[in-house]
Amino acid sequence: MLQNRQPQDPGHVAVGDEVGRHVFAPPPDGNQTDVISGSGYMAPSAENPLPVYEALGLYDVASSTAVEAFCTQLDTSPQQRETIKWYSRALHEVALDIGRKVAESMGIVDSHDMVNGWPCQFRINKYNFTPQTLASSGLFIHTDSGFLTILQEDDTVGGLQVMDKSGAFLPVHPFPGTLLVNLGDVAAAWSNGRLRNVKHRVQCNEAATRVSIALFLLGPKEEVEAPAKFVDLEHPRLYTPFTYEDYRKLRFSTGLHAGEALSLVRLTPTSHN
Ligand SMILES: O=C(O)CCC(=O)C(=O)O
Ligand SMILES: [Fe+2]
Repeated sequence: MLQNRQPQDPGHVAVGDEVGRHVFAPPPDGNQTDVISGSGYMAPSAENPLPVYEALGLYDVASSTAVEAFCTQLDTSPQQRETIKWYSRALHEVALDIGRKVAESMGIVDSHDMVNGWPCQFRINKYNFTPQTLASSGLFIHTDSGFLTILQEDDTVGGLQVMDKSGAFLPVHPFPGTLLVNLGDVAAAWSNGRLRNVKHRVQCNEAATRVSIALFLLGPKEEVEAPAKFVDLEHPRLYTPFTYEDYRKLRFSTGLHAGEALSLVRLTPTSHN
């Protein structure tokens, strides 16, 4: 699902929220607030697979304390702080709105209530690409673990690639003034396999610093379970109900970051993930 995109661009893309080893840098006052694994500062690490990627994230964007702590970690000016607060609030609303519209489009009548209170993670990604990293992968292949992601790509430095049905990678070229919306593993499970979690990665195309901003609408605080509407004789329930937190831990503990962990919560033996 794409907003204001060129028609030849790929359909929907998933953006992950746990892309390596996270190192938590407490804010200068020593208070570590609202941090779950997958947020905080993530230092460059050989796991990614080049040590060029670093990120700063926060959980949950609805918490003003967490947003303030995030700005403090970035050492922002008062004006930058206001911009980040405004941007994260606005993007949060857009994410909830798109989540509702996805549910509505699939015939869910109480879509308004459905996404209320779903936690959102916010993250700034930075890729320190150099001439030596050209043609290598800056961020390994993964899916998002959550329901949907809104991604603001770098306006000039490309590199995002999504995998199509045949397993080929397609570039997603920068398109200033647009946001990219992707679906993750929770969307695939919640929809009983109707929505797809798309694999993607970031390649180094040029020796330049690349920045992207992601907002992840993670999923319900209670269990992720396909509504009865999506289950019938022809479409038996595919996944056992699970909490997002448990699923996230499963991805971390198994190292399965490209949607394969869904097969571990699958009820039926065959898997397309
Ligand atoms: O930087 C990008 O374009 C993609 C980032 C991404 O996939 C992520 O944050 O999970
Ligand atoms: Fe991603």
